[in-house]
Amino acid sequence: MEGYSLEVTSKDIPALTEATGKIWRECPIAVPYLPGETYEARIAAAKSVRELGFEPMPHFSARRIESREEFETYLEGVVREAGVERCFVVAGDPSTPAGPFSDSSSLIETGAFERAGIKVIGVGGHPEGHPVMSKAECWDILKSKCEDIEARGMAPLIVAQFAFDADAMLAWLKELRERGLDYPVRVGVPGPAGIKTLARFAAVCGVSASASVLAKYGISLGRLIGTAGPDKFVDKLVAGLGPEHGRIRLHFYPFGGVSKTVEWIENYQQTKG
Ligand SMILES: NC(=O)C1=CN([C@@H]2O[C@H](COP(=O)(O)OP(=O)(O)OC[C@H]3O[C@@H](n4cnc5c(N)ncnc54)[C@H](O)[C@@H]3O)[C@@H](O)[C@H]2O)C=CC1
Ligand SMILES: Nc1nc(=O)c2c([nH]1)NC[C@@H]1CN(c3ccc(C(=O)NC(CCC(=O)O)C(=O)O)cc3)CN21
Repeated sequence: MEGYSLEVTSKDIPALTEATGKIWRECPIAVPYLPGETYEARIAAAKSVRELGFEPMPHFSARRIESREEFETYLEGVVREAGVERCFVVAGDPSTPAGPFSDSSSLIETGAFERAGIKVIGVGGHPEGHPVMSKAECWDILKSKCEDIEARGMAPLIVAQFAFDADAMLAWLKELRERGLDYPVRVGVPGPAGIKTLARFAAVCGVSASASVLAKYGISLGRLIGTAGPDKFVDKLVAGLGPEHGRIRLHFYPFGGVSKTVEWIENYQQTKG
């Protein structure tokens, strides 16, 4: 649990405020780039995260950004208002880009991040592959993004998509290290949530949630009501981690349940260390 990070939407800021005392100071908090939000709301969310004593890490969703001006205005806004030094750059789900940026690299290549004083750039990792990229392309693109970030004088960070299958996550980490990608990695962990909510997010995010994967996670398809936490997933991950997996920390996706996630983390720390 040490050094964990969280993902909190702008709508979850009140819940984050309430849970502040239970979260470690300077915890990196990613703020996803949701459709339909104003830039003012996105900047205000990053600012609140900073004011609460955490490290804001706003998402930049390339395919949702309409123009270079919009991109740079937003970047300058979060730097000025929230002292942002870390950003997460991702393609985003729209099948057609809304503007000139079709992928993460096109944002990185503008040079705007290093000019704005950004120190760390997070990029997405795909432990279960990606709908439009082959496995080989996933690895090549990940490597070239990380190398480009380093060449620009910033530090790359790989933030993995969440998964329900700890074995798949461990296998992906091992392959990542075998391919010489020695960057820090954050493993995506679903927060405790209603089973229907988990299934909905899995579908939207392209994460496998077959009956056999869910069974490993501790969800039986015969009992679709109630909530499920990542206990088995984290137990299995921790038990399976070795030097071949390199340096990793956890990144929690609370899916709207910030207080439940923070309580789960506290409880896990107290009972399992
Ligand atoms: N929000 C999150 O925490 C995470 C989100 N993701 C999702 O993974 C996907 C890929 O992201 P990146 O690794 O940043 O890819 P990327 O920006 O490095 O792009 C890699 C290649 O895939 C193509 N591509 C990416 N998304 C596409 C889409 N929606 N439709 C058609 N072509 C697409 C790009 O044009 C490019 O050729 C995105 O849809 C993203 O939303 C992945 C991990 C974490
Ligand atoms: N492919 C992909 N696309 C994404 O957008 C995405 C990922 N992966 N991986 C995980 C993160 C988590 N994301 C999100 C997106 C929305 C909420 C959220 O709370 N949305 C609501 C509630 C909707 C609901 O419960 O269905 C909202 O009010 O906006 C949380 C996390 C986006 N993320």
